[in-house]
Amino acid sequence: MTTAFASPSTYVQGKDLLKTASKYIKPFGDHGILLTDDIVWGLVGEKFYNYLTNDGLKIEHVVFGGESSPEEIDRIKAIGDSSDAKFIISLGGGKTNDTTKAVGDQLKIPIVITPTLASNDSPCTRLSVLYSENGEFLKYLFYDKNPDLVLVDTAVIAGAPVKFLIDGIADALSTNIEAQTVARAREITLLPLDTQQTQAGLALAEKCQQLLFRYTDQAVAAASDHTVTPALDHIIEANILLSGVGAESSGLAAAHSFQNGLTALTGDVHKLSHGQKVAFGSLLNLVLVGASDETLTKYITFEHKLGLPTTLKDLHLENASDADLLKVAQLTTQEGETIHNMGFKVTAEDVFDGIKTVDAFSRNLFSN
Ligand SMILES: NC(=O)c1ccc[n+]([C@@H]2O[C@H](COP(=O)([O-])OP(=O)(O)OC[C@H]3O[C@@H](n4cnc5c(N)ncnc54)[C@H](O)[C@@H]3O)[C@@H](O)[C@H]2O)c1
Ligand SMILES: [Zn+2]
Repeated sequence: MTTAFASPSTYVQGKDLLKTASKYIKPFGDHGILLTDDIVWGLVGEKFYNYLTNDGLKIEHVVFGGESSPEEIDRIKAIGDSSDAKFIISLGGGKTNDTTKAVGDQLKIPIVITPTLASNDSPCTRLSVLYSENGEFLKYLFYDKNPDLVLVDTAVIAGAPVKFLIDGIADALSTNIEAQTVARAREITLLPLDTQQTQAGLALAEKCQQLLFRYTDQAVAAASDHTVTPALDHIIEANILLSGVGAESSGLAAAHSFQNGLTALTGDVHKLSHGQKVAFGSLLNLVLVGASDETLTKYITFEHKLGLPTTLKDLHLENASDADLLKVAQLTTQEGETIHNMGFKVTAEDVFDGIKTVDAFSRNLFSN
């Protein structure tokens, strides 16, 4: 058995961290790119740019176009090439992070991720999700290392609408469910190394879940009020560090395959975030591994309280036909999907039955 663990080289988290961030960046060189979209520029980007340049760094601000597409990556790479950038900083959400990782990988320069949302686990992983310029999923790009530096300013994250934090909690909740599934199956992880879990990777997934069950209510209260508390610190760490490194080094299973399977359908389901779709996928994963009523109730109750989807109606699929749900199940189980990491054969019919069961169980739970 060969096992592997990977993580960003350095992870720093703190309130108002962006006001003291230059000491972490300066070892990479004296000039680089800052990638932000216009919204983030208005919120914190311009202030961050002014701080860095006043502190002696030469920063080129590049406006992110909004999609992590091959064209956008090529455009920004050309800018980095012509200015001989020594590092690239992402300031924004998952799409800005993913684009920055791709550009940094191609230019072979250090990558600094400063997430402004805790909406998913993109900051710490060594992969990007690529889309066409029109937003259709294209592929995953895997790299040979994780970002060099991740700087998380908790005050900035607390300033964002709370729905983004809840998306990240849903994504983080899937981490341990899938990690335990992969552990039982002794299957490979998400690292592009064809390796199995270390105990370290699994421990981070378990810690991630422990923090979510202990501190989510307080953290959501703090983020709703745009304040920073120790509970919010813990949940931000769970969403960004523990979920990212935990998922990557412990592997994925049915929850994330289900979110990919939903692309078989058109309609309002696509208005839902990654975390919202994964939330239902986590419940499906639990049903497929034969979780007890008590366990399923615990997760459904947790998600329901946060307003996350636990029924087909919540996924805007109350009118989906059985044929449509079977299409989702077929795509969920297509070759190459992580649902085949479960240690037993999972067919489209199994997934179809599992989806129906989650829906009925959840409806029964809340009709009582
Ligand atoms: N690489 C990975 O490991 C990985 C993991 C999970 C998801 N993803 C990818 O992440 C992307 C989704 O990321 P996302 O949910 O962060 O969305 P996003 O990057 O599209 O950002 C959402 C919006 O929020 C705005 N925004 C950013 N910070 C803000 C703030 N502080 N306050 C208010 N608004 C703010 C942005 O301007 C943007 O308009 C998807 O493309 C998904 O595939 C990647
Ligand atoms: Zn995810």
